[in-house]
Amino acid sequence: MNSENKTKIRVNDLDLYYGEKQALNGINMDIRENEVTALIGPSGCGKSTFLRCLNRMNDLIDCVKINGEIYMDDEEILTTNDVISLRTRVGMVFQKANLFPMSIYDNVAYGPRNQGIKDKKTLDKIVEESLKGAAIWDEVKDRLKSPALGLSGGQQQRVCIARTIAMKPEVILMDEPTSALDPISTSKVEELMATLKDKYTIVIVTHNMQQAARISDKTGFFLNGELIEFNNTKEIFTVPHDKRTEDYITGRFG
Ligand SMILES: Nc1ncnc2c1ncn2[C@@H]1O[C@H](COP(=O)(O)OP(=O)(O)OP(=O)(O)O)[C@@H](O)[C@H]1O
Repeated sequence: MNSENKTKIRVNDLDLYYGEKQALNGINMDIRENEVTALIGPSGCGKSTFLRCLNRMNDLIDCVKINGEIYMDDEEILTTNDVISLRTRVGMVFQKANLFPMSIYDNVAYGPRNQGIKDKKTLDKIVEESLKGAAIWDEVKDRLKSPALGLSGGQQQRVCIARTIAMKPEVILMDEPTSALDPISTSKVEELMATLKDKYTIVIVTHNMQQAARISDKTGFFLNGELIEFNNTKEIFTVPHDKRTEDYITGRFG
């Protein structure tokens, strides 16, 4: 962890309601550039809801009401009209690989093509760099035109990461990206995160506390829609300040 990293995303007093039900309550968080921030907590405590606020994915859900502010650099995210550009700057990787039924190449080139890039050489370069960045190039370079859905689950998840990188995001959100993977694929994705943070700011939701402890610089512990504790990962896992954090990480509940 580098204590001098600047704040990339600042969350001020964030509340979120699904209809009458409050799912996030007064969240304040500073997410630092080029760090991995892990969000942990029991099922239903609001981790994914919080993550989705960071690229306005909750806009797609009916009857969501949000109060508070989220700044990325100097821009307020919740009121920006340019959601498409926000989602380019803040990419997302989901729990289950969600590749399109098309070739590996076309999956990675999909976003850049949508942005109007047509030149083959430029696309070739983006595809190669993105697959290299996602540590999957060597495994797929000889079959770029093969169906992406023919890859293993772990390979598909890394192609999803490549597809996200191809959009040149600043922040990558990951919602339990390894929960459907075997231990070998999981450790490949974990190693990848350690290299990705040199270029990107990463926020990851994980149920796996060992994973949070291994890969993140900061950890936030959520409970019932509140951010109970947010601190350096090392501190959270060795000297938690709140009894509820301690109970959770020692497996006393959740
Ligand atoms: N689309 C939705 N409509 C209504 N309520 C929702 C919706 N999505 C989530 N919720 C509720 O908001 C609360 C927080 O859910 P959320 O999925 O953010 O929790 P989580 O911590 O990510 O859980 P998990 O670890 O199980 O994925 C839960 O009570 C959930 O039932």
